[in-house]
Amino acid sequence: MHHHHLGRVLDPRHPRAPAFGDALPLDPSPETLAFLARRRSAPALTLAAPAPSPEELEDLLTLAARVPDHGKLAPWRFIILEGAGKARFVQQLEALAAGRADAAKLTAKLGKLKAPPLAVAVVSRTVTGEIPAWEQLMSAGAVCTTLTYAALAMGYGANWITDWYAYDEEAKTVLGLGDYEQVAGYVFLGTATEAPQERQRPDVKALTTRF
Ligand SMILES: Cc1cc2nc3c(=O)[nH]c(=O)nc-3n(C[C@H](O)[C@H](O)[C@H](O)COP(=O)(O)O)c2cc1C
Repeated sequence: MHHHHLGRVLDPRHPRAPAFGDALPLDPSPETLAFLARRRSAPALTLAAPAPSPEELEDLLTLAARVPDHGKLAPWRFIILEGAGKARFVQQLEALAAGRADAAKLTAKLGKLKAPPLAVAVVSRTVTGEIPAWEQLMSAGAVCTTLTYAALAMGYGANWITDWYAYDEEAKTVLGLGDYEQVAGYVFLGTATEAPQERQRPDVKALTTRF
């Protein structure tokens, strides 16, 4: 494990990865609140090299895996798409798209996948049992959010995308998904070549009632 990247930005009083059973006192984190108040995803087409390094990516996935997870099932996994592997994935999707009636539209959509130097497919893998599938899916969504936010907090641009190749059965086979597996999201990562602009945000008061 490489700890130096994150170690530099974390409070040195606290080790980066707690050991099982460690007491974890809650310290207020005003910096985290300020980050959450202003963070914004970067459009996929603005993501360029450099991507997070392999060590940073390892840190990002470790942080992303620290999500609430009913039953501790870890009902998700990661597929890293980078370099030659990502190019091969794109080629196979282009071949798939070429055989479809709406080939031009599907091919155009691949632009967002091609631009960023790194993509992480967050794969939901639900198991049948006590924990409802709904909760396992939400945990996979939390992984996508946490991965996105952690990358942004590292100073990278990130964007959570699903596109046709997240849902298409043949595309899922190309990615190597099994039965009961679904793409929760492709998290595109890189360096934003332009600052994203604030988008419209919901009226939280209008969405909130008191019981
Ligand atoms: C599950 C999910 C799938 C998404 N898929 C797409 C997509 O296919 N194309 C797209 O342009 N945006 C998609 N988005 C939205 C992007 O994440 C978008 O950039 C988002 O609004 C950024 O919000 P933020 O700036 O608050 O992080 C998706 C969002 C979610 C949660």
